[in-house]
Amino acid sequence: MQQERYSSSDRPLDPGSLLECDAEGSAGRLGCAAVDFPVAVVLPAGGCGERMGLPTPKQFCTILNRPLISYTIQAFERLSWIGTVVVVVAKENHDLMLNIVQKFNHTKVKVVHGGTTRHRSIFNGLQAFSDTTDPPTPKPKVVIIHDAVRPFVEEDLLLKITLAAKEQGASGAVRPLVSTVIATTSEGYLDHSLERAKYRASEMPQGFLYDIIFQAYQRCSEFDFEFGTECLHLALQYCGTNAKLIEGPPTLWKVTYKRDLAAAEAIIKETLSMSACIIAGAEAEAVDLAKTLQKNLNMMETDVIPCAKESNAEYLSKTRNFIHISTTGSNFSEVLDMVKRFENTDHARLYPVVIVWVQLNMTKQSVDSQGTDERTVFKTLASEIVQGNVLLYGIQIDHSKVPEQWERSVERLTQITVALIRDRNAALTGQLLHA
Ligand SMILES: Nc1ccn([C@@H]2O[C@H](COP(=O)(O)OP(=O)(O)OP(=O)(O)O)[C@@H](O)[C@H]2O)c(=O)n1
Ligand SMILES: O=C(CO)[C@H](O)[C@H](O)COP(=O)(O)O
Repeated sequence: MQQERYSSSDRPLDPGSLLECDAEGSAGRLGCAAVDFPVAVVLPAGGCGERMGLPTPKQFCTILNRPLISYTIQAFERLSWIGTVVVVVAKENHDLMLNIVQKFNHTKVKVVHGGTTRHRSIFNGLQAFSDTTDPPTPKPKVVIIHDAVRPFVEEDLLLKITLAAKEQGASGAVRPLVSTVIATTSEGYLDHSLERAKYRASEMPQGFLYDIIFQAYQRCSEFDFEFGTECLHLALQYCGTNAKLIEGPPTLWKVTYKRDLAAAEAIIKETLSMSACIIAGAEAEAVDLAKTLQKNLNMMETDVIPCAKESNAEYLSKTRNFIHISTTGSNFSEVLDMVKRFENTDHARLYPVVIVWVQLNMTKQSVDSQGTDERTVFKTLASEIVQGNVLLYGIQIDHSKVPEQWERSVERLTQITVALIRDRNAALTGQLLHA
């Protein structure tokens, strides 16, 4: 079932699950009902990302103005049935992590210091529940361990992992192997190869009864701490607990190389581009254009609303893409109001909001010869609000009575709009394009 959901694409199917505080969504309601015991999370983030080859450890690399680790934290924090999220970082990154927690308003995070290997970092994270800090962090029944550099983890999988961990003591996500695993001789020759279909790649998240994994770490050897890579193995070897394995989606992969950052950015952008809200005003031509655009943007789930007032708050909070159509002569104040609303509601804190201001020119004059004042206001506003993560672009379109000409313009308008929404390019804000 899990495979079917993801087979056609490498991005999460439901944008809400990636983007929103979804505690009231369907899986959210299910989660609250099914998980009636304390669950906490340990996110090891104490590595230096050698394979990435960048001076900044990969968990702190930014995607759309936000460090990767913040996406991972948010994937857990948005779920009401999850309690404390312990983030384990190297000592020298402690302040950086606290700044991230503050800037992105993470509310469930406790930061602790890591060790020289992933296993040591995880053990430090687990100890956070038994230390005597003030206020104390209550020991959970189940603890989920998840790499900080795997930002796309969905609630349905977390639920399965958590419930299986409660029943079996340990559980982990697996994926089919992409390549065959072989053993080599010390001289660099093939020793033997494994039958690919029989093996799985062990991924994250993994879930454990807290007492089991804590005990396993207390009992494991220095060799395990230094060279081990598998928490499920520790639970088996030191506590005799066989983990239940659950097939996860391809989006679970671990950001490891530079190309993975580009892939993560593409997934986030694609997911953000799945919906839009068109604000059309009351003029017949603007409403007609809005409806045509809605039809043309068939990849996106779009709502058309008359204005961005309080009564439409529900539509405005559903998406981070807005297409505001105004006819020449109508002023810019609604766009300004919308920007203020986003500031007040903090709508752009986690993801950049795109506003495409479509100026529908109903006069015979070319738009270029009109209102430099309005254009200056537009450009100034765009350069101010980009700091607050709101990206404002403008597209001018001349209304034409010649059907072919009008169709061509609307087609161009659609293409430019889609490109602006997909790219979310801060360098292009304040540009007035012509469809
Ligand atoms: N001493 C360590 C080493 C790794 N990790 C964390 O464990 C996760 C998975 O490890 P990996 O992908 O190997 O990260 P790095 O060790 O940073 O990468 P590399 O192996 O390329 O150096 C990462 O979130 C990483 O920050 C950790 O908490 N403490
Ligand atoms: O593979 C894993 C599970 O078994 C872990 O997710 C982990 O990423 C391994 O880390 P490393 O690459 O540092 O060994």
